[in-house]
Amino acid sequence: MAPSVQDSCPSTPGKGKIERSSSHFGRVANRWQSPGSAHFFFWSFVLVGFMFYAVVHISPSGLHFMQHHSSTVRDLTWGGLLWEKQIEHSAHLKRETGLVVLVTGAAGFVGTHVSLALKRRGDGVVGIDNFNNYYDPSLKRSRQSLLEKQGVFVVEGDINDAVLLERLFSLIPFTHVVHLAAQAGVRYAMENPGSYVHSNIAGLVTLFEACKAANPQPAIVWASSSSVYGLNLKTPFSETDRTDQPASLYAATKKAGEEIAHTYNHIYGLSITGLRFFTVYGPWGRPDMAYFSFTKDILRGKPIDLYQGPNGIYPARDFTYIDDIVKGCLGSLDTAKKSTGSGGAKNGTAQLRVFNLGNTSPVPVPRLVNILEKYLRVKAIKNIMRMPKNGDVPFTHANISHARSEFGYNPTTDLSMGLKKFVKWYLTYYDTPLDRKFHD
Ligand SMILES: O=C(O)[C@H]1O[C@H](OP(=O)(O)OP(=O)(O)OC[C@H]2O[C@@H](n3ccc(=O)[nH]c3=O)[C@H](O)[C@@H]2O)[C@H](O)[C@@H](O)[C@@H]1O
Repeated sequence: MAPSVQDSCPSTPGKGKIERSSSHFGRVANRWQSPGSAHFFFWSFVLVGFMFYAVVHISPSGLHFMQHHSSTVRDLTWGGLLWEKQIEHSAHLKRETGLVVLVTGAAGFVGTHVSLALKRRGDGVVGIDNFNNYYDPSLKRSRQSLLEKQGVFVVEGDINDAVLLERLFSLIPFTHVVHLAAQAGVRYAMENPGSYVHSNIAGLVTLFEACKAANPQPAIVWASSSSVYGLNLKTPFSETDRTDQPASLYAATKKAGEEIAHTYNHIYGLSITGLRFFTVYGPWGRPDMAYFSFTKDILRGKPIDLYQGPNGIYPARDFTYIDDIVKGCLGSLDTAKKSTGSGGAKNGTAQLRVFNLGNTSPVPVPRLVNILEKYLRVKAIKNIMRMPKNGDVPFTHANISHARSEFGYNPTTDLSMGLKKFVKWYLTYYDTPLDRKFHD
């Protein structure tokens, strides 16, 4: 009878492992003695070697693997020729006075739209995105395909990867960075607080460090949030209003980002513009946001939660259509002054700005639902409930006069028009036929 595993194992586990593994190697060595096996092993090694070479030199994901597994190999092969060529091609300018822009979070909602708009007008654009699974990554991959069709290459990587950022800045002299990579969402901060610190604080600092060290230093435009106004009751919200009462960790990390921006501007001369976005919506949007998840649930006949604040008052948001936000981003980029630092020190005062980018007309959430019902031709099943204490604020309302006077920001899409475009996109993207043909 064959000895049981128990029987054959010595009492010292470690020793047993060594013995077992050495007898395994003994068996392998014996096989080498047969000429047929020798051939097999030789060609296996050749094949594996070739595959290894191909992964490192051709595939960006292979490069990413290498980047995290061997700094020596990375120095020699990181990026490979094809990777670099794709980045250089993507950064290529099609107009004389164009910008060369690194867009972080390029496969995100706002990142995709901004990247496309820049590319369309002839700027050089390189994206970076970590394609995390906060929401359906296949939507991010679809956005990536859209970008690639328009000549925008998206580097797969994280803004916390200082070595990758340094490599990108040494490869391309970016004139501007649009920093949109972030952990978004107000309520998710209670579920996964660490992800907000990782992306919105640590990631921001890593990016600023890379920008500070870059030569030339780029000017930075980045996404702050209307949520920094927190419990502020003064309306409409102006950039000069207090922002020291964040209602969520998300808001607190965005507010911290604004303070960190001040520091990097002050010490290193980075030109930095923070944009306080007000509940951005539209085609290719974020599935975690209410207008998007409501659409999905209404179409499936599932109930939607409608939050109600004290005294039965529904929350209201200054919903802002994506095209208006893109115009605000481009306006900020075009009016951004150069950073003044070099070699880790500033040479003169640099620009530091904050702008509200809103729509200036808050809409109560039930009204948003009515508009969706009209376009979807389905009645929502509403589950009206007390607003959970998870970071929501009762209303937002932007005063946009600062952005208007600085770069002519002028939102033109109202919620009804914007949702119409969103629904049209949604039905096409998810291939959802409506009973009746889609029209107003
Ligand atoms: O502009 C901003 O600062 C923020 O806008 C949105 O945050 P939020 O306004 O909370 O957007 P949604 O999550 O889409 O919620 C919109 C409204 O619907 C309400 N809501 C949400 C979810 C739900 O199930 N029911 C419901 O009534 C919320 O209370 C809120 O008033 C984004 O998710 C944030 O990333 C962004 O920074």
